[in-house]
Amino acid sequence: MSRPTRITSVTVKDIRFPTSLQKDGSDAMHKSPDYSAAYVTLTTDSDITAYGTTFANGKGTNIVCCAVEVFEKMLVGKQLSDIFDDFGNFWQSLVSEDQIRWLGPEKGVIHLATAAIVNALWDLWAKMENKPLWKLLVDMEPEKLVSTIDFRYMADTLTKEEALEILKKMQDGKKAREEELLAKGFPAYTTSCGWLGYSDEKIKKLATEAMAAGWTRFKMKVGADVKDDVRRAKIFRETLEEDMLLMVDANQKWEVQEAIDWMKQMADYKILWIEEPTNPDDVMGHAAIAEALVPLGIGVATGEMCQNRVMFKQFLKAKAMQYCQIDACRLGGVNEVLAVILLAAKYNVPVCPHAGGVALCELVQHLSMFDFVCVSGTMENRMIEFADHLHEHMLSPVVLKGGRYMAPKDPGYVVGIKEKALADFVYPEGAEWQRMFKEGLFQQE
Ligand SMILES: C[C@H](O)[C@@H](O)[C@@H](O)[C@H](O)C(=O)O
Ligand SMILES: [Mg+2]
Repeated sequence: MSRPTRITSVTVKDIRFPTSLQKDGSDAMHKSPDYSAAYVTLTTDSDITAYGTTFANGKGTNIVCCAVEVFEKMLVGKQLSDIFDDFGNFWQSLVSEDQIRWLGPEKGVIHLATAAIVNALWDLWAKMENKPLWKLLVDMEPEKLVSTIDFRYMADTLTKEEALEILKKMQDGKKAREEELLAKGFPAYTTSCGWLGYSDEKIKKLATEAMAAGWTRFKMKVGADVKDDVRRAKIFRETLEEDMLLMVDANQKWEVQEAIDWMKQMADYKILWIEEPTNPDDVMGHAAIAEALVPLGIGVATGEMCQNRVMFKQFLKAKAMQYCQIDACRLGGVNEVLAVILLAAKYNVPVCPHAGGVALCELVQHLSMFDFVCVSGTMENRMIEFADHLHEHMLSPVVLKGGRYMAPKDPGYVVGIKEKALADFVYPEGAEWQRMFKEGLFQQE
């Protein structure tokens, strides 16, 4: 395979899956999500093609695709050495472009689009080095790793020098941890038994099957009705074995006091964390909830809608998150995720990535694996979310054994989707969408 020197094209597709039909992915705020991807393809002057996605739902995806298009001119014709020799600065130039940054900066739709592009660039880099992304990161010298990070707005919290120190300290024992990872994989929890729109029978059946497949950690959705939540938690607890973990996720449904009162009513069911109890920007609100729930042994988890490293900085400093849920597509790609992983290490908060969406599992596994080998040095208290949907469409789907992610082997930060799935689910012309419009299952927008 010849080595690429520049990017020759950037294209983006709106790929949507009809997950709302079965209420897969449903929660208190997103009652019928259609899991979707703004799917970016980068071609190069070699035979290497790279892919990147960001996660969205239904018609929101189209808007993200438009945002991706505005970056096209900044990438096509670009020498790859200009990107990868100084990735931190290139990342900064993407998020700082004069006419575009007004849309963010570094948040919302424009940051989701940044993520799709930046993820594709890391896929390209890892493919050029013929390594899965986690291994590319693990083998990178600490100086090179920190050079990919934009440290702006972090000087009061984590300097480049401190980041280097964390990485250098962890060089010891790296080899042994990599071997452990390859042998045992990384712990995971499943969300797929407890979506809000699932019936009690379905929850029981799925949890029983999941336990038989080796799962020991579970998450269920809450927030619509407290009596329902208590009943569902009871079903989980009656189904699970004594020491198995149960987490709950409210997807931002509550006021601060409401969150505290609601969780008090659920405390009997040994809940490890309450995820996104209130508005994702409410740092002080999360801190108040976290403090009030300490006596109940319930931590606060958040991050899937934490828009950038600056917000994570505040949550961590304010003790407003006990579990740091990085999202591979909400943050501006790997460069910014690295900053947050290092920040979390400084504050000694475990990183447990968010992956309830399409292609998120395929992405975040690499990030936790890097975190284990090079930053935190431990798997304790750490787990990667798993949502069991749509993996059949991926070119290189995640591999799970006994409730653990096995280290991916294919080169890249792989989110490629199979040709057939692209043809079926591209919106609105895909064959499956045309069929569903005809059958009246959906109306074309
Ligand atoms: C709409 C989505 O399925 C969300 O409910 C999902 O990402 C969730 O918050 C999660 O933590 O997996
Ligand atoms: Mg969540």
